[in-house]
Amino acid sequence: MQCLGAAGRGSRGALSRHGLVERGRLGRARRRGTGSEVGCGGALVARAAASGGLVAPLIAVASPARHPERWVIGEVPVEQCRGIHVASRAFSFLLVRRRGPRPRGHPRGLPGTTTAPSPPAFPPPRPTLCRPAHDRPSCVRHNGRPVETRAGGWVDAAGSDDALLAAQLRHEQTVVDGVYARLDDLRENARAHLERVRGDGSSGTHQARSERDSFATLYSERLATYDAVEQKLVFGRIDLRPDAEPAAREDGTPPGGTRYVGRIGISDEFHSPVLTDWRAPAARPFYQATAANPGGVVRRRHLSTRDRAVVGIEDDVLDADALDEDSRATLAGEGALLAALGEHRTGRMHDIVATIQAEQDEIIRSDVEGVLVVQGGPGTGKTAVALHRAAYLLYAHRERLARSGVLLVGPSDAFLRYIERVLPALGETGVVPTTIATLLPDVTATAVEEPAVARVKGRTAMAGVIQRAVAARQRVPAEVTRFRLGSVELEIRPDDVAAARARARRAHQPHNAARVVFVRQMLQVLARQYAEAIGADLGGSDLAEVSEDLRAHRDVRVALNLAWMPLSPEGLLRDLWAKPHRLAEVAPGLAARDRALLRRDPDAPWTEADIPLLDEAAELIGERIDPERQRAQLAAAAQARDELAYARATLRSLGGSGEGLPEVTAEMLASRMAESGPARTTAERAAADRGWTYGHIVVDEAQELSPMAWRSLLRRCPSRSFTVVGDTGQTSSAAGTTRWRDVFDRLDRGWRLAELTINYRTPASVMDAATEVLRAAVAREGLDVDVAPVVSARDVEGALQRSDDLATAVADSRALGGTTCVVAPTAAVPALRARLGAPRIDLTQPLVVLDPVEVKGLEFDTVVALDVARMSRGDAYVAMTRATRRLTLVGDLPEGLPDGAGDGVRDGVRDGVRDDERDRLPESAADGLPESA
Ligand SMILES: Nc1ncnc2c1ncn2[C@@H]1O[C@H](COP(=O)(O)OP(=O)(O)OP(=O)(O)O)[C@@H](O)[C@H]1O
Repeated sequence: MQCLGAAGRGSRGALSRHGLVERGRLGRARRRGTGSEVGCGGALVARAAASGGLVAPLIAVASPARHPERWVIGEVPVEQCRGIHVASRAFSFLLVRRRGPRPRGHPRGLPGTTTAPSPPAFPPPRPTLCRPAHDRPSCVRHNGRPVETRAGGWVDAAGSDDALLAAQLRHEQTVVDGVYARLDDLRENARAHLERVRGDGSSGTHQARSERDSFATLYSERLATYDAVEQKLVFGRIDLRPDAEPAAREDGTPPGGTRYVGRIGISDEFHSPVLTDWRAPAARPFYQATAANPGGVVRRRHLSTRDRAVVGIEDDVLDADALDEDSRATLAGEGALLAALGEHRTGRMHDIVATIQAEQDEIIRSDVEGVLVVQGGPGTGKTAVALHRAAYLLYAHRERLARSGVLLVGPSDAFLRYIERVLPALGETGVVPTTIATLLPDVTATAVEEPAVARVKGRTAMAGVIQRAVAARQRVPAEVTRFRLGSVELEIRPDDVAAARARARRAHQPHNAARVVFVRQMLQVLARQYAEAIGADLGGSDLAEVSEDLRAHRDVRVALNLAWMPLSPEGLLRDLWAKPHRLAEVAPGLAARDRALLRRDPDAPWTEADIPLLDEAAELIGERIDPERQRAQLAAAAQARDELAYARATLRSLGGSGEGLPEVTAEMLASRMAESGPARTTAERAAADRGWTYGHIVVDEAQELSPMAWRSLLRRCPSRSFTVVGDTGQTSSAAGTTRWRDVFDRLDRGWRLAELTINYRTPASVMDAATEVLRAAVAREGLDVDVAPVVSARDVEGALQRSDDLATAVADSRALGGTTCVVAPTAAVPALRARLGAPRIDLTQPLVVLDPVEVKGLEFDTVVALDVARMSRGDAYVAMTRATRRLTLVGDLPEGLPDGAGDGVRDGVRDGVRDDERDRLPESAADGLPESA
């Protein structure tokens, strides 16, 4: 038997003649030609598989007495290299290639000293591999190698290799069972609290009822979180070296211990951590450790679970010292990643918490301050990273963000539905999702804007237009208005109006609030005029009485309203769009052609492009002032102060908050108590409040936002804490951007750029073709856009197809199972929906028909793209990069498509499904084929 490679702690050592392995001696062993070769994780597995080798576990145990500082592999001769113990509290994997007959028996080994139960001894390897996992529902994977199981137990069919694996899995199952048991306890606890709070009834003082409501909400949220993390609660494990850096031991795990990583942090009843939250600093090595920089991690283990059962494990063994550069580059737990990428899509995005890659993790944990722009090609995980970053920031900056909230801006409602389960599954419900179209609580944008109009409405210059439009409603009359108060004739003089207007403007308040100042000033002027007219020196209450009489006078009301009319954003904008002379007055810089584009009937529905303009107007106009409401607001502020003091006292008397969940602060509790009616969460309150300012804003598909939309978002986050993800290659909105610097260079506090480079969605052959099509379009349009190549993580045979017949292409795509999307130019979509029997945008259905705007940010197993040549540059690129398995181009092909792309991969899609594919057709392949097929 020849050693192909030892990894993990053991790989720091080398096999000696007696199988003794010591740290730092592997190089010598290699030079001596023992045949040792180092690799690790999936890379080793792949190499071993290629060379007919086997993966065999290497038991790692401590040798505290004799060699505290050295790693020792047991006393088994190299020729019988099968059971080796290493001075580590972890165990690892060794790749072996058999030369002679396999020795029998088990090695000797010292007992493990991990806090978890000891791993089992090393059995002889079994060469038989079972069929691919996807063919067998009960098949599980171990180090990328599928292993047979049957429901409820492990099959130890042909050799004890599986027995060892089964024992490993049982060991992990024990740990996972323990974590779930603790979760059940916590859930029960929260439920009991909730029942008790609810059982207290609705009697008592207002404060007592508020308090009960607040705690009921808190416990309900807690229960919701426990339920949301039920699936894949535990997904990782890291084994640390005894001399691991302090950073790797922040949770109090003893040096060299084993740490399990999962969706939330959970401690046992003695407050010892049993599960580390993936966002905690202590979990960082799970994502960041590489062969080049293991950060104290001996081994990273990915646990696959189905419901509460552990169904697979996969290890990356990290030992930088013993690896050459090539081996380092291939480390990443690719087995778990590739398994995740190969799964059928369901129409709902899943979290990637178990397989976050190092470059993604860097971004997720990047500093909360400032504007972080993440540029990445299609499928590079921008959405996934943005969502995980939101969850991370809510965890790491709980106190600040739980109060102020996080806003998540996506491109469409369909997209928001697609991602809606990701954050709850990460234990976070405090994010407010929105599109630009739904940004304002009281306005709904239902119409679609023409690109040319959207471009005009999106320009920053429109801010000036709105500003002038508001200012134009603060008018000085050309002539004096005369009226009588009783027997006294009074005058509303232009000079007085101008002075009052100047004074009101100096107050720097929104139009409606400043109107209060204007009116008060004018009433004072008129009351003094009256006093002078009657020759009396009116003081205090007399003056107030005259003011009230003036306020009620019809002529005064008309004149002052004409001078300073109360406004609404909708009224202002409708007026502007419907009355060309008004627009011309306030938009002298706009070309007549552009002004003509803006013309609308007063009752025309709002479009997405109107929303930032309405928001801009709302900012300048402010709320309508209602004196009753003003009084109520002052009273509410006083009550809030009382409630904060009471909440502090309540929390002190209750002690700490729940397990694995964020601390509840007095401010959070008080803000809930302050609400009348059912207690609302921060997210609910923020969503209902146009003027809410958020602690952080995440923007996805950010390249589509117009400058005016950016102004709306920047206003909502004065602290300028943004995560902006997008791809300037995918820009399809006429008002969007193709260069981030055009958007962000004008920010006074600057911005920083991060890039994602690996496409985890699109097969390489499809991605390459899409890149060529984009390049051709960029060249054709003479754009200053650098189209960087996007590297796909994988390829799928036959991924790019062409067809002359839509119905056949759809049928063949559906036959591959999973989800299929037909993407077509917008005008063709309604007819196609009817023809293909897919009337609704329901992403969980096996077939949907979408236009390029609707498909933005989404992905499907198979995509049929119709008439890509008729789509815009960005639309074509988006449409071509949505499929995880197959893209079929039908109709007019785009310029730049490489010669032969989609040709000859198989005998032509027109002929139907390949025979070997036919064998694997899912039952759903027989469902509702298009009528025309
Ligand atoms: N580390 C990862 N582990 C597993 N899956 C991943 C990982 N990173 C990304 N993915 C998967 O890759 C796919 C593409 O990710 P995502 O939608 O976030 O990309 P994107 O950059 O936003 O794409 P686009 O800009 O084209 O909309 C998703 O299915 C996502 O779950």
